[in-house]
Amino acid sequence: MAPLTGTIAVPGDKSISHRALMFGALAVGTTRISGLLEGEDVLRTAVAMRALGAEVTQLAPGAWEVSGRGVGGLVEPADVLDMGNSGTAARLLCGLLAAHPIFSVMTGDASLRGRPMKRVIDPLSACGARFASRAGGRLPLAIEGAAEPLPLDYRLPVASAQVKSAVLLAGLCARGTTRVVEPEATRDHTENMLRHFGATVRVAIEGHGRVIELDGQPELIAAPVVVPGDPSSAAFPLVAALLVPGSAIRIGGVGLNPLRTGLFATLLEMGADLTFADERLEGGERVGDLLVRAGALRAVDVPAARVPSMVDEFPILAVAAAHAMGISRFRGLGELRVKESDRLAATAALLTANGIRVEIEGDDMLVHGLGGPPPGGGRVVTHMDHRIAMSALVLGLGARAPVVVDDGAFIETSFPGFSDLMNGLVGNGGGSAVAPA
Ligand SMILES: O=C(O)C1=C[C@@H](OP(=O)(O)O)[C@@H](O)[C@H](O)C1
Ligand SMILES: C=C(OP(=O)(O)O)C(=O)O
Repeated sequence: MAPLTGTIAVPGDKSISHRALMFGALAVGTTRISGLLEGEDVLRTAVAMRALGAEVTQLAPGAWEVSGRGVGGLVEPADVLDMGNSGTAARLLCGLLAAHPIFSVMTGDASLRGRPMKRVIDPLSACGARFASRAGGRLPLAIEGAAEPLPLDYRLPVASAQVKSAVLLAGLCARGTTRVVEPEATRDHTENMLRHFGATVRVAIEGHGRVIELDGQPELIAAPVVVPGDPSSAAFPLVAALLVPGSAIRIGGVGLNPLRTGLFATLLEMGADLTFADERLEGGERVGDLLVRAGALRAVDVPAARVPSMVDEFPILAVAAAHAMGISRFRGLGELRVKESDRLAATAALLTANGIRVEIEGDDMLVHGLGGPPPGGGRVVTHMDHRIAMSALVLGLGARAPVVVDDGAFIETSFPGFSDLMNGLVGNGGGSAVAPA
């Protein structure tokens, strides 16, 4: 177990990257994007926006340009739109396609074809679009968009930024005010970027949640987008450095939007040596550097209300909890069952295969922390899920015996260069860290 040392930057934020391409395609003029995540999920969105008539060009690594068609100006795609592994790309795009008078068919890989789309089909049908899908609202999906979409007034039944964003994107093309009520606040990158491109958005806090109103048919004007480092990607080197004794790393330029930082708050409650430096605003989003040092962790109880602010971080939090002293409980994780894999089951299997006791009680997960390194030595089935693969590899870094994953290929969806970056941190002190299959 060689310590991790050095300073790194993680790839651009996946949520913001998808949105930057989509808003660029809807704006009048040319949008310059810097720091775009060039992971497979986002590249699928780039290809889809081209198929819908926008000009999307890579100028240099991370530097992209989108010449948009104006709100309501997307054209009918000539072929099926394949959104690969990406739930965000698929669901946000449904919002756009439903509100243009065009016919389209969308599909994805085996993981995405298994994920529920009814959550966007239901509200978007009310704007006048027609959908035909496989049983249970699964992809492939055929969409006949509305010629004159109606503005929606929708209360989200699940806390989902993807559903909220799909409704708001459809609302761009509708005459009148679109209203979304979310019982729990979820990431607000869509609202921020709508404003950044010139739309009028009103947000009122209501209990734990928010009421969002968007005035329809605005003229969106191209605006530069600076994409911060993805906090959900930073989570992996961060937890690795906390767990491997002697580690001390700095992760520069990480997005610190308060609706994304639940993991950082949780790790601090566990006693993590994590501090923030050089906090600043970049392109309307809070950004800062993370300073991380290894140290002992204690168990934690994560309330359900915190889930939306760290919904993708539970597999890697479970790895941290495996090292912590005591039994951790994570509450209200039902949504994890419909991610790239059933992440409740996959996370439990990942820990169990490596000698850590886990219990699932309803929608809660309990991790029996060992107060030190777990045995490891397991072979982890990743189920086409990048976050399960990276969590397993980080577990292996801090375990007594190496961990093997069946398939590392899906890491490319969100974190290109993951192995090189992790091996570089270990290589600073000699040695090698992760080698996905
Ligand atoms: O809006 C987004 O960019 C995302 C929202 C979340 O999904 P849900 O909306 O399904 O919670 C998250 O899991 C996903 O990685 C990205
Ligand atoms: C859930 C995720 O992404 P998506 O829903 O876009 O596939 C994720 O990246 O963890």
